[in-house]
Amino acid sequence: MKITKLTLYRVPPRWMFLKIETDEGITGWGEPVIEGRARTVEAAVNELSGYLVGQDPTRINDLWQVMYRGGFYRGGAILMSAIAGIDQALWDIKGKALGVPVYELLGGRVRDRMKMYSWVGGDRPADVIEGINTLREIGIQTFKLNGTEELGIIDTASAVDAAVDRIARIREAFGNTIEFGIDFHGRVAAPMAKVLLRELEAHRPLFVEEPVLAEQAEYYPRLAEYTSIPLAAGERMYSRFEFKHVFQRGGISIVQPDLSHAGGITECVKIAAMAEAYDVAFAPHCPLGPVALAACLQVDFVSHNAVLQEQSMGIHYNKGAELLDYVINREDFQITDGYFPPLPKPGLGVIVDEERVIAASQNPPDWRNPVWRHPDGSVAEW
Ligand SMILES: O=C(O)[C@H](O)[C@@H](O)[C@@H](O)[C@H](O)CO
Ligand SMILES: [Mg+2]
Repeated sequence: MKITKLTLYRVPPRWMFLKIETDEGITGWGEPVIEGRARTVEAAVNELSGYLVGQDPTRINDLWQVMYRGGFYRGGAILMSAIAGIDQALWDIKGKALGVPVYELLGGRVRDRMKMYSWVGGDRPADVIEGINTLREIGIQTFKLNGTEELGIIDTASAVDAAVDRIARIREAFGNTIEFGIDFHGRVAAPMAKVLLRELEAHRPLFVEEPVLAEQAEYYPRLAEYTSIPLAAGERMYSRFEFKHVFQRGGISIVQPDLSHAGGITECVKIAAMAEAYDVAFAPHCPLGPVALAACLQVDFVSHNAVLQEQSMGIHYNKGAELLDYVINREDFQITDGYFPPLPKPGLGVIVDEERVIAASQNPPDWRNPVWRHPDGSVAEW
């Protein structure tokens, strides 16, 4: 079998799908994208296609090494997202060619269902109580919300109180009948992370995510000494070569690589295995579309330390399209009591509605995250 063509589709809300065609009529789908830099990843995929057309798509490991090591400069958000989406599509092709889901190619399932969680509260986390109540009605019991709005490197007691009161209200309303992670989203600098973690301790969140920016990863072990709250990170780390420092230094209890940013299935299966050796949980980041989610689930079902799967249903970014709008086999993604079933179909297990993708790609948005500013006019982390 030979790869014949790569086609990219940027679509609402902020996703990009890649279709890889072969000379035997089998096609694979991937989701290479960096939210807010889709066009840059598009260019990177097009640059990498020169290594792929004419090649055997089933030699996934060799193609991955060529895409990664074939360039003198490597790694980072853009290149690893381009490789990720291509890698997903290659696994999709291989599974379809052999008639099995990718998790079968990876040694078979270690679990019967995969726990998921939903976002509540949006960018400026308001009405979280209402959001939780709505989602509990469909059996979801685990949630995530942003911990703060803009926060200064040193901020006020009232800003801290606003963040903590919101969490206190959740515990007041639901006790321990639900669980929730708090995403600091990189908005919190090291000095304030200590303050917030101390104040949040009593409310026992399931985890605090990105307690500081990934570029401040040396703080993870120091913050972990300071709190019993499990710390999570990984959406802005892009390969084993970044995660290895996190494992060696310690401090992170849950790693959250993104299957569309960290080199795809081939790389994230290895990151999950590294994490297991350090007794670190695996919870793939996935605020994206259905192909990215399907790739996550393929890795979740073969990873002993997979604990939670993020998905974008109802997320505050999904304006113009929802998680399953471009999917034909929506029934396979049915959530029951807060769990996903294993995807039964060959390959990634998602049947893409190509017509709808092509139509939606005619006038795609150029999504950008907002640029926030502090009261003094300086740029604030979003
Ligand atoms: O945990 C999450 O989902 C992420 O922090 C998410 O909010 C961001 O990755 C966002 O997609 C960036 O545009
Ligand atoms: Mg996050």
